[in-house]
Amino acid sequence: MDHFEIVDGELHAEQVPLSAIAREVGTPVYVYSRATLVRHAKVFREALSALPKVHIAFAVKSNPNLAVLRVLAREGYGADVVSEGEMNRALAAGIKPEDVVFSGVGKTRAELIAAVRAGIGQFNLESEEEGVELSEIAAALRTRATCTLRVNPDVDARTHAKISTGKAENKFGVAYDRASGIYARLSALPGLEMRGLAVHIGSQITDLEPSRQAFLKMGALMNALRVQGYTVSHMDLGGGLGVPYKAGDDLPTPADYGRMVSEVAQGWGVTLMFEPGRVITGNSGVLVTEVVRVKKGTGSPWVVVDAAMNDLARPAMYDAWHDFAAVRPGGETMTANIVGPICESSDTFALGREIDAVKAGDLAVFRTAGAYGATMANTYNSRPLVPEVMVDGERWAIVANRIEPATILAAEQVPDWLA
Ligand SMILES: Cc1ncc(COP(=O)(O)O)c(C=O)c1O
Ligand SMILES: N[C@@H](CCCC[NH3+])C(=O)O
Repeated sequence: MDHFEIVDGELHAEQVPLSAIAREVGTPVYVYSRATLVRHAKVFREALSALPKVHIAFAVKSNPNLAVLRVLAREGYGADVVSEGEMNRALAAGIKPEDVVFSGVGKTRAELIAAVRAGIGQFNLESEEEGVELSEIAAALRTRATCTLRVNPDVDARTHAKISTGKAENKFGVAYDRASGIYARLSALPGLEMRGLAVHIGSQITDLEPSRQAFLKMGALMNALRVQGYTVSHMDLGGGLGVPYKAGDDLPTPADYGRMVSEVAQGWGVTLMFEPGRVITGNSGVLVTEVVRVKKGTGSPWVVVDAAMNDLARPAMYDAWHDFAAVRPGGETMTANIVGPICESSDTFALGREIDAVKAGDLAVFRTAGAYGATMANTYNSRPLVPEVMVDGERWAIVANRIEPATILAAEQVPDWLA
């Protein structure tokens, strides 16, 4: 459930008509509902309430907007970060360093130093090499870094190949068969405190079975490590739970996921950690766009909108589906191709889709755009960086400005030798 509904013939975000936002901020613009974010955060936490010890770290990459992070900080969420930039955002939003988990396959030396200095709560190590480097850094700073070892369980998440992370051929984590040897060697290092294992097999997962298989493998590894005398007090099960992108999609709910985890992790005696991203933010946001013009074609007409693949990259990158809806639907429909203005054929949101009938100047939205939307935006074709708005009941605020091409141009210079 979200808070984007038609009231008096017009799509609203909570109690705010989207046309009011478009009038003042212009389009394209991302609009987030605070109430939906809060609801999703509570539903996910509630789904895990049968588990004894739980730590939830919001996957910042899915939506790193400072106001979004603040909402989740107020819900008691920690943060899962993958760069110094994300770490600084989480801290700026008021998330305590000890509630931050630092993931990522390529943390640089500078990032490791900054994170140790900041007192980050947990490093999810993705290789033995990273562990050795972090140990040196922590020891030099006269401390110990608390870590888990991310394991690649070689399980197919059955999601899009480009967002699958738990197969042996993916770059993430250490090979399952090598994990206990690496854990043993890392446990002996002076600058590390190894406290557990981490796993994350992919994103937009729509079937619980692969996660269950992966978690069972992690449980077996945990037992083997304990038999060898090692401590495993924390198990980070990652994120990845999918969300419905199409009206009518039937997916496992957070409650289904929670039940599966409770069954698998029965008797583990660990703090279970989770890194949800999309399931919290996906349906909390829409991308509002204006129809530039409707162009006749040889087949369906081309509905050219002012949002493009630089604003919402998912359709171009993963052939992802985002529902499209008119802000003031008139009841008629049309079959159309929806495209953006960018000079690439991949700048296509939908082909031959039945949509609300629209004409030039109409406002429309792409739904389920709160996750991996604005965060993946860029300025290709010298377009502005898309702004973001948050709605809270009757009030709303710009939470990220539109960054104009002139601002980006001002950061460039022509060297003397080209004058
Ligand atoms: C390590 C890690 N944790 C958490 C997430 C969040 O995933 P999702 O947004 O699918 O919940 C990701 C992204 O897939 C990730 O790579
Ligand atoms: N960017 C991807 C998700 C990647 C998840 C990163 N671990 C998407 O839009 O679906």
